[in-house]
Amino acid sequence: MLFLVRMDVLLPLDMPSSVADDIKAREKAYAQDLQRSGKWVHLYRVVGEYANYSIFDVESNDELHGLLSSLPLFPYMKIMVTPLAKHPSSIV
Ligand SMILES: O=C(O)CC1=CCC(=O)O1
Repeated sequence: MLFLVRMDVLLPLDMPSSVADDIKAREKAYAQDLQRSGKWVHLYRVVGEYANYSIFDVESNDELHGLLSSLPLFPYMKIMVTPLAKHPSSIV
């Protein structure tokens, strides 16, 4: 099952930079592990925003929820999920 996910990162302005840097480092490691597993298929920065658009390929809504809610940045992100279906004109 494919999902388009937008994540907007909203770190508190008063969060110490050392804490933010640690969360971001753990987020990067987790995201790269999921990319290597094939579940996090694409990860793009939104130009000019602290946000990304991602494509996930997972078995279920519950699996996606588990992956997203385990992100170290999860408490500091607004996440929007769009389920994707095959377009009838798509050739892939
Ligand atoms: O910077 C972001 O968009 C949030 C994020 C998701 C995976 C990652 O490494 O950072």
